[in-house]
Amino acid sequence: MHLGGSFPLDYLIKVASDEERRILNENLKKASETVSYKEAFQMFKIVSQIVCTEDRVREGTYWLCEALKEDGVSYVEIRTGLKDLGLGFENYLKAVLEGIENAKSPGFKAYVALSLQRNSSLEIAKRTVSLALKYKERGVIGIDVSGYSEEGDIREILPVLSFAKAKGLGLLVHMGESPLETDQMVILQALNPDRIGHGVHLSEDAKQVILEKKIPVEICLSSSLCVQMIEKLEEHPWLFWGLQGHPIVIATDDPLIFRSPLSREYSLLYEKLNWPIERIIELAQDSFKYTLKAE
Ligand SMILES: CNc1ncnc2c1ncn2[C@@H]1O[C@H](COP(=O)(O)O)[C@@H](O)[C@H]1O
Repeated sequence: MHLGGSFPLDYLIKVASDEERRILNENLKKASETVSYKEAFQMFKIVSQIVCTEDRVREGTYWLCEALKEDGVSYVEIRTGLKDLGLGFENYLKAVLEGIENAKSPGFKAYVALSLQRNSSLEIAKRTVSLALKYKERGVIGIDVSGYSEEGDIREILPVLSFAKAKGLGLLVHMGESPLETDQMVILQALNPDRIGHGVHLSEDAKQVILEKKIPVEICLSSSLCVQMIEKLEEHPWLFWGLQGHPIVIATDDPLIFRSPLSREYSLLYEKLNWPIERIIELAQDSFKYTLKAE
């Protein structure tokens, strides 16, 4: 899940100004219908305007962890792109980690993956990886590549991502969000990611590599439907492969934006897709095998 798309709505409502609250509600209403893949990325701007200080990042992260516990989540990898909210990238990261530490409780584990985008500069990529390594002991476990995938190309930051992997950071890559991506094979061959996010619009070659190498795929049903990667839930290609035994994990992406906590994502499998309950339980148990942090 991405932090900026996951802060609890009641927390945002509490701290937002009247105008921000109005824009937030307007945006969420739009997202509850469907938005285009490109439009979806506008949603995060209003959240950043509201969560605009390190204190709010710390508090918002804390309340997110509390909401996750209430939803029955016991393990989460929270992704976020570093931001300078006035005190620099490192203090942003510390605020996220402190929010998690403040919510610490038995039976709940939360870790952080730092996000880059295909068009992140080399400079940002290097700073991100360097901070990820510095804070490994405090719970940063990997690097995520996400963002609007039709913009930018991974090749510029590839050496930094390889370095991160060589240093023991996990690598999570959103791929196949759009058929216009041109770097799918480059990513798979050069980086051998630990998990693939979405994987809806993959080239045939990329799909074959993922199947052969058994790279786990994160399925975010509500998100894929809302941003029109798929038109119906049953069209998600990795549901089929999951039933054939390919490693898949059910995930939420952005529960704030798509109004779908993890429990609802699982219930979609049962209620809308008629998966047998035994298979769903097995799926949930198996997903622990594909986490970045072995428990
Ligand atoms: C189809 N879903 C998605 N695809 C790709 N990237 C996504 C995403 N949902 C979220 N993000 C990425 O996460 C950022 C917000 O969290 P942070 O501000 O970093 O904490 C978004 O700006 C986007 O880059």
